[in-house]
Amino acid sequence: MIKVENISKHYGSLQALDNISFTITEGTCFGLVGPNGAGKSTLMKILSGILLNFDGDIHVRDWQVSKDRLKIKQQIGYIPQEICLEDTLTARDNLILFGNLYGLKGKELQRRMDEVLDQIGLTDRVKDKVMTFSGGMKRRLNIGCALLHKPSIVIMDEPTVGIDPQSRNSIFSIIHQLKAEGSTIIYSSHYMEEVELLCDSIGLIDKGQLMEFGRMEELLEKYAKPSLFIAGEGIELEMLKNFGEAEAKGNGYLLNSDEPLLTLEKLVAHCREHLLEPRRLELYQPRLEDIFFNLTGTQLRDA
Ligand SMILES: Nc1ncnc2c1ncn2[C@@H]1O[C@H](COP(=O)(O)OP(=O)(O)OP(=O)(O)O)[C@@H](O)[C@H]1O
Repeated sequence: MIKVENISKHYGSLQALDNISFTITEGTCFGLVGPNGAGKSTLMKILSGILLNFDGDIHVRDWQVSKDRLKIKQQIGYIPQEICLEDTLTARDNLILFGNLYGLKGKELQRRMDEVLDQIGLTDRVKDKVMTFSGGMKRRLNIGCALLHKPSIVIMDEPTVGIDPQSRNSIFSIIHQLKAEGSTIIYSSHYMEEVELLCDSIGLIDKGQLMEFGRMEELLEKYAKPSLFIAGEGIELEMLKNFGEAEAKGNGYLLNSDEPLLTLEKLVAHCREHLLEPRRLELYQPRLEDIFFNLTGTQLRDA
């Protein structure tokens, strides 16, 4: 278990984190989701043992970060949001540099370098200088550097920002592989789709506060009931309000109802009777984005 207990963090007068608590089961992938400036990186740095000055405590298994920081750090591979590599060195030399920092040497280091290079798909570029790499390749190498000491907890802070789709998919494969090997992944992002795809449980964070925490299905069940989406000529908000709670969404309307299928039938009958031909009429399965909107009143993308 990784137990985060009452974490608060101030930068001067700014409260970046406000009394955050949650628990992560080991061997699962936890997603920390929130808009820019929500406090994700601050929490990731605290979890990684990089940021030391904070209130609260973190427990990893039987250790406490306030007492056993070094033991916990040995279990952690931290991939920061900013790429942290030496551009003028080759991929190999960067890996050696990081491996040495983790206390790896000789044959053991070589073996782990070979494994990691295979994992991040950069074996054929090992002798090239990092300055010749694309953003996605640098990101993958950065991940590789953090995996050399085989950490059981991998913390990734927005690893897919600004990279090409191929590298993005490659990072997803790395995460799936790490999960299959039993690692715990802590993954922050403001891309809801990624978190939905990868994570078993999530924490929604906004303005330094944990708005919600739980398993994905639990949160969807709790906040985002299926509804209907309808769009087309002659389809108007006032008319839809006769069938349930209606609101504008995109180029159409969402109609919330406790019995969406029954409402669908009634709507179809209404449209037939009034010769309306909706361009789209479908069941809308809510997403994480909708949960965030329900909780904060803001769209994550615009927040
Ligand atoms: N070293 C610092 N000194 C002062 N303020 C900081 C510092 N680091 C972060 N902040 C502030 O703390 C708040 C939370 O920042 P943080 O980087 O943790 O958010 P975030 O959710 O990771 O955002 P992003 O997605 O943009 O990286 C922001 O208001 C930010 O400006």
